[in-house]
Amino acid sequence: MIAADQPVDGVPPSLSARVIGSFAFLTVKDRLPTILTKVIDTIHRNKNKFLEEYGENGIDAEKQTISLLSKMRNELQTDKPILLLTDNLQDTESWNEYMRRQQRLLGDQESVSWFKCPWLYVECYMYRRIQEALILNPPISSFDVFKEVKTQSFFDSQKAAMTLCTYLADIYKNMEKLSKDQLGEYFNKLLQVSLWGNKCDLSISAGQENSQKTSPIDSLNSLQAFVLVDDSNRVWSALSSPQRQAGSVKPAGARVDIVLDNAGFELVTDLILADFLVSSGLARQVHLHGKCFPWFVSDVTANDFQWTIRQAMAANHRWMSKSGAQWQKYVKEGVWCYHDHPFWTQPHEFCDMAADAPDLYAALQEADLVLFKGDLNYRKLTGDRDWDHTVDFSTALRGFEPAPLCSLRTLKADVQVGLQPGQGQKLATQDPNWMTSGKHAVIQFHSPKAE
Ligand SMILES: O=P(O)(O)OC[C@@]1(O)O[C@H](CO)[C@@H](O)[C@@H]1O
Ligand SMILES: [Mn+2]
Repeated sequence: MIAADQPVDGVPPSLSARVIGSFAFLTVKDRLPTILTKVIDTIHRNKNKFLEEYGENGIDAEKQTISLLSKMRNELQTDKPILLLTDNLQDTESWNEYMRRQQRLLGDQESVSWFKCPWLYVECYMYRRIQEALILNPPISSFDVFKEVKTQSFFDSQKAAMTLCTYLADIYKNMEKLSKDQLGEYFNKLLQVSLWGNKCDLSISAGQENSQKTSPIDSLNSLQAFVLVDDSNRVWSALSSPQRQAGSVKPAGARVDIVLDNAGFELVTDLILADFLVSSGLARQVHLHGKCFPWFVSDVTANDFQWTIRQAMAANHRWMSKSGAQWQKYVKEGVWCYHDHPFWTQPHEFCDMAADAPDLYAALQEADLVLFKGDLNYRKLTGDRDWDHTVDFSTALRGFEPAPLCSLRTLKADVQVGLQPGQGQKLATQDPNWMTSGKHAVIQFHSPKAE
């Protein structure tokens, strides 16, 4: 048995709610029950909708689902053992094997429970149990409990979204005359817009309104000081001169993969970036990776992706509707490809991907650049471990390097690597919550060693 709070082979322990007063502890104790209560309320508020659509079966399903979720909330609040999943989905066995793996690590002295296991695992597990509760009640299995808050976040950020579409149209007016450096400057701006779009995350706000109210372009200069690691130049060189194997027959233009995070405004910033990458000729193809069921309140599902493009097309705004039509065309032509591999809605650290999802790892190896959006992806890239802040990003990745990759992340969890000596201490004196407030960000790059 390995003591849960000791490093193993130089790898520090997983962040856990076992540490009283930690951000993980406060999340499991307070934020997750709040989110769960809002899910229960949302299902209850849609009772009449279920009655109209499914008759008495809808009422029974609503009642049963709420009962399962209330039972889970009690397990969570009283630190009960984590239960095996029973819904026989494609990933059920993988989840149950992961639970057994956690139990083996703990040994037989303690049960794997909500407060006594890695925070990453238990937070992901809660969203998978919400999915189980719905799956076990067929008439309402496809109900997205977070749809209302995701669509509201989109509508609340309309003005900022329209500003971005207008900005993009202005760039396109002179696209042919732009020098490589000018192209690089625009890329940097849109990369930062996508980075700060990550502040609009409804999990950290536990579902409270969290939309973009100010101009996303005008605020970039004032936000620059809050970027703690800025590898944007390395990202630009990976994109503008992709490493080609000797004798490679790859066509011109990069393949860029974007591992998406939140729907709403953040997704608009990602689609704007993806549009620029293709329209500028920098990318020949963009692969976008979403979640296969509702996840961490605001994460993108296939429905959200399609809905957002349709909303843009239908916008009463010349440049937004033009952008929407262009995005629809990219999808139809296969220039943009949307995927939702089950691995993204599992609890695994990304260093496990090659072993646990070799097909996905191989797909990412086809990319010239992979952009990982958001905080949860950063936690998985670094294994959600209690690293010293000055540990190299490449060390924390522990061999996860399918392609040149970059994390675009606003800090909302207390894991951060790749800082300069003293940088973390200085930040802590300025703001004790610097790692979890969402005010700071990183553009953190890693490229596999050249072969
Ligand atoms: O991945 P995102 O959307 O940027 O953030 C996910 C998040 O809100 O959820 C967890 C806290 O509940 C943290 O990982 C982070 O704060
Ligand atoms: Mn998210």
